[in-house]
Amino acid sequence: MPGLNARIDQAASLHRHASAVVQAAASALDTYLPPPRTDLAEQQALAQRLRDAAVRLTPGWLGAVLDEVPVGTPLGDQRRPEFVRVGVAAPQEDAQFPAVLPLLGTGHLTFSADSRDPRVAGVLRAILLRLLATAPSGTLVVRAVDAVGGALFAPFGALADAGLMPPPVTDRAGLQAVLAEAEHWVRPSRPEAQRRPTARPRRRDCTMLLLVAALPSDVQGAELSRITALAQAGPATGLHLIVAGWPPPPLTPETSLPSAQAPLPMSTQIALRNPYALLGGMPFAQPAVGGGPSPTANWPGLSVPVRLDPDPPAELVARVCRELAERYALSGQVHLMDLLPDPDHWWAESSAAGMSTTAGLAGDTPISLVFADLTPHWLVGGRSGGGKSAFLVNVLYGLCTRYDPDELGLYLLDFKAGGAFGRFVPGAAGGEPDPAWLPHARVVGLDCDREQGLAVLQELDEELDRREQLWQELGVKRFAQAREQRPLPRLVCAVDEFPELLAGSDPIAAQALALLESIGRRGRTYGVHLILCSQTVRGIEALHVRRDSLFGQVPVRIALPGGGDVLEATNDAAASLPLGCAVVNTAGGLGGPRGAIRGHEKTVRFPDPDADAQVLAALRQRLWQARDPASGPPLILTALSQEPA
Ligand SMILES: Nc1ncnc2c1ncn2[C@@H]1O[C@H](COP(=O)(O)OP(=O)(O)OP(=O)(O)O)[C@@H](O)[C@H]1O
Repeated sequence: MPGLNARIDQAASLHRHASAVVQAAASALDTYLPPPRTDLAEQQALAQRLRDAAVRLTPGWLGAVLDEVPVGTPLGDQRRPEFVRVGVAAPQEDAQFPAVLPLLGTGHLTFSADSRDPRVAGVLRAILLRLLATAPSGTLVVRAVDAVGGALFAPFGALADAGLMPPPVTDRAGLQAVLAEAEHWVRPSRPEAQRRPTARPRRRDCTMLLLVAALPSDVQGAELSRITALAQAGPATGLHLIVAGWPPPPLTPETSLPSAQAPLPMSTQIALRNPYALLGGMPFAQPAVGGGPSPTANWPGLSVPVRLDPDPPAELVARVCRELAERYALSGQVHLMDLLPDPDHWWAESSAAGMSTTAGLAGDTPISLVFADLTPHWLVGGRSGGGKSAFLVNVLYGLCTRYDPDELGLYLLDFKAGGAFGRFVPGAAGGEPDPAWLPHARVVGLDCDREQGLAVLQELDEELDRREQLWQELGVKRFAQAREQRPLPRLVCAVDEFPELLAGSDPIAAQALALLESIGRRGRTYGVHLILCSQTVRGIEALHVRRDSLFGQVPVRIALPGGGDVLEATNDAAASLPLGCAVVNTAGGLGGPRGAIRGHEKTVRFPDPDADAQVLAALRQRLWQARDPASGPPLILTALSQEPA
């Protein structure tokens, strides 16, 4: 077989030769610099013009040399950052100019290496710092992916603590969750074909920045396609991407496909060479003027070596993040009095057509929630410590200051000790015995047991029977019509930890569910309303097959931190809510595109009512003093009160 051996040797030698050529070409490319131009004066004049343009395009933090930023430089420019500096372009040592790229409002940015290259890590932190320090407070929503451990974003930790930017996701599942959130963001509120042709695009106040410092090593073709689709749809809907390590290494047949290896649509591409970087790509295409070729159609990139900006000083990042967090906390501060009517107008409203109260503020706008025919009942979800009691107390004081006890009666049930309702019954305040109670309260269950809870629901159901009878006698169909002939209060029954009533498969659970369903179904007609609160609404045994029969009657959903399961499964609006915020949704938890203006859903800030003890004490006293002197305190139920004497 001498002929075959010779051919194998020849093939091996050819292979060695080819791989040597590839290596030589790669190192030649790395060290390749565009040849210096000879027209020096022209180059320097051009560099000066580019420096002037950079000053205009990237004022303040966007273009500053970060390790020279003076202490005390204020944050926030009250406008969206559109261009950002990424480094210094140096065609010659004496003709340098800032490398400035369009990003927000235009397109995306990719780096050929991921954040394991320290130059990429440094410039990513610099870009993020510039954008955060410039964007008006709360208008830049950042989601980060860092599959090499998340350390890159550690200096921005104060933002996570403040609820401004969640910690980065670090694996494939996290990447998928972040992509799903971004897909929500770009999804149109209704299909293009159904939109009125004249409807103008909706104004968006917020921009989402998806910053991928490093993709997970097990990333699949499906995720890469989703990133590409997001890049295509993003700029028109306020989503922008920075992806380091794009295209990813072609490790699998899927990730080797030409589509996965193509540049990201609408992106500027930064190719890492040694020691410089080169800028290419075309984030925006300018249309051709007068039939000629488009000025950007054949742009090959900037043939100038660029030195990427270094890591910003750690203390600068820490200061900016601390100030942003403080500013956010301050701008977010709401007081109980912001939710209440002017004291001259207490007890001034009629509940005949419905009852409304301010649930919180969205920006500076008070957001009202209503008990009425279309929104008869509310469901509130939130983890333990998520602020359910605080939200509930605000709502109850909001209602009780607007409507007098002839307009509104309250049944309050809590199945755990130390709940929110103790403040509504006579007791001790500040060490002194305090005889005051909330005059609207008829029954207050504190740490009550299930039998007591059931008895209260039975009483309400009987009240519904009585009202049903009355409606027949009066010949009316709705609460507002009955009110024209009879004085009658609306009744609100708030049940904290209501799954307690439905736990297990005993007769109490079955009866409680039947009663809640009955009140849920009939309450809208007869002015009896439920506020059901719980840490979770999943896994309630009694509801396994009858979930819709109860929750279908509850169009108002309020999700506090950790309470997203009161919303539709696909609605992730409550993901990463900070304490003091709630998503209020009046369409049974139905979602819609994130960031778009949704009529049926708002994120509100609400106060901790206990933050100002003096205000609270005065409020309680004033309501009590205003009661009808003939009225008595509420019936108080505790587990003890049922024990035999
Ligand atoms: N809007 C707010 N701003 C700041 N802190 C708040 C706010 N609301 C509640 N808190 C604080 O959060 C803590 C938990 O609040 P709250 O008791 O209302 O939660 P919860 O959901 O009722 O908890 P649990 O289910 O365990 O009773 C309290 O210390 C409260 O002071």
